[in-house]
Amino acid sequence: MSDHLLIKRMAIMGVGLIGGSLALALKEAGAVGEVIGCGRGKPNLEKAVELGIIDRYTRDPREAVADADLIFLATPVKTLGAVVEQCLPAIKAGAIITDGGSVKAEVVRHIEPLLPDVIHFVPGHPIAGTEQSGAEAAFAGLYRGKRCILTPTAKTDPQALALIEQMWQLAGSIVVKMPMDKHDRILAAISHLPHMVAYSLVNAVGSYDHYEENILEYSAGGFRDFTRIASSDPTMWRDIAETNREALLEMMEQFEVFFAELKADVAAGDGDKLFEFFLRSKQMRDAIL
Ligand SMILES: NC(=O)C1=CN([C@@H]2O[C@H](COP(=O)(O)OP(=O)(O)OC[C@H]3O[C@@H](n4cnc5c(N)ncnc54)[C@H](O)[C@@H]3O)[C@@H](O)[C@H]2O)C=CC1
Ligand SMILES: O=C(O)C(=O)Cc1ccc(O)cc1
Repeated sequence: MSDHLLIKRMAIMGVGLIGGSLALALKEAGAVGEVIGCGRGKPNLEKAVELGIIDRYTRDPREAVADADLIFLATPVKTLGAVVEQCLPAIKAGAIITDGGSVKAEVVRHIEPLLPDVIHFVPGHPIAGTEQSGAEAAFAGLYRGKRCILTPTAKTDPQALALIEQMWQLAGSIVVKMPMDKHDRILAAISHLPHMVAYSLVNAVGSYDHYEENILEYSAGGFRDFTRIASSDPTMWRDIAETNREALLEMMEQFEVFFAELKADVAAGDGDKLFEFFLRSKQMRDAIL
């Protein structure tokens, strides 16, 4: 195997959209030697081999990490710590563990204390994804041009951090570093709240039973665009809502304030206020495009 590879042997724990896409991107960049996949479902792992995402697989976490230089954790947030606990005895000294979990503080608090000084952990989160899951949803270009947030702590090894930064850059990402609490609040606002709103909207409209038919069948562009993310994996989102509880509640309350204001303006038939509300929102949204 070449000495020029950034990562000689990599273990992907959870070969779905996020883990699979990283493996494909690093393979495409010629940055990784062997990729070993680890998961629970045999059909998904076999599909991942067939699609060239991983070179081989095992369902034994210890076998997966044995002799791995880099371990990428890509299972639902609440399982990340348990996965490390399972494979820890087989991780070699000098190995780097990193993750792609959507919530950082709780994950870091679970994993960091488990590790001896010779095993490094770099917490991370690619801000890229879709509503699809599983190995079949993975694609090499997922991270291209997208931000990836790393949340190093006082314990993070600078060399390990530099390697993970380079890894994400080779996958096409723009790497940003910030404290984990800031990450969790920003993500609660720009990702977790929108998913909660989309899930609520589909429930609200889908449960409307005034007519004896499913009115969702009538939905067109706006409803479908807005609610695409409500097709996301329920296990993944349950874990996010549970582990980023405080920041998410703060944003849900913020949302309720604005929704209540809008409701009051609709109730009052106050056209000027409604116009102001929509205009302010349009200007803010247009500015991010
Ligand atoms: N889907 C998205 O758009 C994004 C997801 N993330 C985060 O990335 C992580 C992975 O998400 P996806 O790839 O979308 O999920 P996914 O469902 O596509 O893949 C996760 C894989 O992990 C496996 N798995 C679950 N529990 C396991 C366990 N205990 N041991 C071993 N394997 C296990 C599942 O069988 C599945 O194959 C999550 O932590 C999620 O919060 C981060 C950014 C975007
Ligand atoms: O599908 C979409 O548009 C997403 O919002 C994907 C996504 C989901 C979870 C994350 O932590 C980051 C990105």
